[in-house]
Amino acid sequence: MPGHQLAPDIPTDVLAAERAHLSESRDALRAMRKHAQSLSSDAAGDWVSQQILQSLLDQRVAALADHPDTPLFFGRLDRATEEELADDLEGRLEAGDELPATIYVGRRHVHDGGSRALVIDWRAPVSRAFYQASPSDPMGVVRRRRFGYQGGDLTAFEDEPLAEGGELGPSKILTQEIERPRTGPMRDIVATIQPDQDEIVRSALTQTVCVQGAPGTGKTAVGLHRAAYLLFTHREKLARAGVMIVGPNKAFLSYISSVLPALGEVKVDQTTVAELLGSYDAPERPEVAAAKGDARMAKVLERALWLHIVKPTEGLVYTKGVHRFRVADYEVREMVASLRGTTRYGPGRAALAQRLAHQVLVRMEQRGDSPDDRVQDAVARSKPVKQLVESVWPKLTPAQVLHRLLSDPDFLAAAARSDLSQEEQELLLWSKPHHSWKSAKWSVADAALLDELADLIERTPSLGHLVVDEAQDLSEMQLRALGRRCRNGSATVLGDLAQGTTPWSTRSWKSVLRHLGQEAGEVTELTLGFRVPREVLDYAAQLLPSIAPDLAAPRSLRPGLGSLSVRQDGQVLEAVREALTREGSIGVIVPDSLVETVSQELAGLPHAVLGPDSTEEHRLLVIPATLAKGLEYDHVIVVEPSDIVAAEPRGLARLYVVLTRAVSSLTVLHAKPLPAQLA
Ligand SMILES: Nc1ncnc2c1ncn2[C@@H]1O[C@H](COP(=O)(O)OP(=O)(O)OP(=O)(O)O)[C@@H](O)[C@H]1O
Repeated sequence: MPGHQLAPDIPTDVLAAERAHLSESRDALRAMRKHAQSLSSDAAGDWVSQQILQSLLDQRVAALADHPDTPLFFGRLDRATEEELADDLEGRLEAGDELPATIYVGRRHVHDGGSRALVIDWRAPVSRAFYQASPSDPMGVVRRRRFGYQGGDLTAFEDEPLAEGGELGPSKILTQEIERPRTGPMRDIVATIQPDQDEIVRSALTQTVCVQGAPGTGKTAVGLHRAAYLLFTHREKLARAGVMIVGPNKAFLSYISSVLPALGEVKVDQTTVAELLGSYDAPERPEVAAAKGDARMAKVLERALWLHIVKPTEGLVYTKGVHRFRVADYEVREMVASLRGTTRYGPGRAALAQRLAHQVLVRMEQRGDSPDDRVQDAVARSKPVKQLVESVWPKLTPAQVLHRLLSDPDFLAAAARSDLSQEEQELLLWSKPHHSWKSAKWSVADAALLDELADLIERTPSLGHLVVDEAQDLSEMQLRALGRRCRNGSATVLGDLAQGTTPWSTRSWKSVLRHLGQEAGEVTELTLGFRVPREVLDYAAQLLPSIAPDLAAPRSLRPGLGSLSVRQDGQVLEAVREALTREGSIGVIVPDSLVETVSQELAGLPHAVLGPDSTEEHRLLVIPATLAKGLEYDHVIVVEPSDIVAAEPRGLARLYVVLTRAVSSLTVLHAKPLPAQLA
């Protein structure tokens, strides 16, 4: 079996040659940057074009920066020569392209003055073999070389012969990368993307992909790399249409915020559902939130909006000078009827004004006048037309409609028809209605309803691609809201059914895709965990039969023997002091109600408390259990699991999330009995 060869078993002259290539590539990148800096925006015709061109040039210069600590290339492919192709009787090697036989794969393209490619972007089609080639399908590659770095220095490499059949052993460089202690924000994984992850990253722009994966299988990493891949492959289209990453909260966004810039992509919006739909936080009972999150609300809202249209009983009288022009009531009724249901509410209103004005113009022409189009606009804006439109098709805001719906039982009943039961309607109505829509306090669930109404009034613009993380936590109505934002594009949907902690957490990805409006989306699974040691993952997986019985137990790449410690009556301070003697970040995850207490217990040690909007970095953090989702720490100390479970209806799922944040060690401290599943 051909194994890996890792320097220093390899002759040092080979290492020296690779270092020489690195240094040549760095020089070439410097020259490219110098050239970009020398370009002037003066050529642009006017001031505005000049500013646009200058900003593009600035971006190009920034993208060509050489970060000394970041490897410029991390892989090399030696591709089959003409003779090797001819000798390959089994037809496993593919004929090549115009590129050199040896290519280096890195974060960006680098070429010398003569346009010789020194480094090829990892997203280019030819780089695919770096991630996908195997002895059974070498994809034209004879040998794959992976490079190891310390800081920016190339210190090691590892060869994988691909043209000799057999199997490859585990990659030491991959293992080292995964074991590297975590400090600060999330890193890119561009050097070690695995074949199944690469399939997702490189799926077509038109394809919506939905990834189910156990904790730490790289879903977030894959979503971010897919965004970078799509931006590279469809630069122009997506620069226009836009790409957006939607995550659960700001602390999570801050954690992932450096990945795309490190990959050279700075123009991607990273946001939360709350930021997108409105940061409302009025408290609400879970069952009310769940009722409001149900997709049946879409029909109710649609009816509620259109119920505001009043059957016209009067016609229009428009006076010009001594003349009066009339549009009869039945004509107005016909106009309203023909517009209703064929346009959105807002444009329908504008169209009604125009149709009324048009009819007035017809009357004027019948009288012998010859008014032009400007007269039609003036009539449409005139007082009598405005008054009639307002009385028949009133101007509305989403808040007005929702306020009425949640405070007026008869109106709710009329809008709900048989779509909501009596009990559901009672659940929805405010127990103490707010005086006016202006003073109403909206909840998280209301935000999605307001957004639905806003779209029924005016169309929401669509982006080119949306990456939605922790999607299992979104309600059907929130999914509809996100679906509107990728209506003309596609999405990458990431999540884990076992980590659903909201009152409306989904149990099926097919249903998520349906509510997102991306039914043709493909559901796929990542099964190998890169974060959590096996011992810890097996411990946490005892909760799975209770929270997601249909999911298979997660697998971990890393055995992590001795990584788990469960201590009855153990002290936080002592556990933290122990962790501080080791390398890497420390997360003390506690029931939300104990944040203050635990922070005081640690008063003697420099630490920070993670809040929903936190962006600060600290080696030692106290984290409320409800904010731990998506994050990871080298050493995790979980305090009082049974309180975490008791704090919310889906507390066991919350505990599963909390127990799966550890990269190196997990210490569980409890004074109360552990939940039965863990006991
Ligand atoms: N191919 C890879 N090479 C190296 N590291 C990887 C790879 N894939 C994932 N990782 C690392 O594993 C860790 C977990 O990845 P990530 O946060 O993307 O997982 P996740 O599936 O989103 O987890 P969760 O469900 O808990 O949010 C991260 O540190 C990530 O960098």
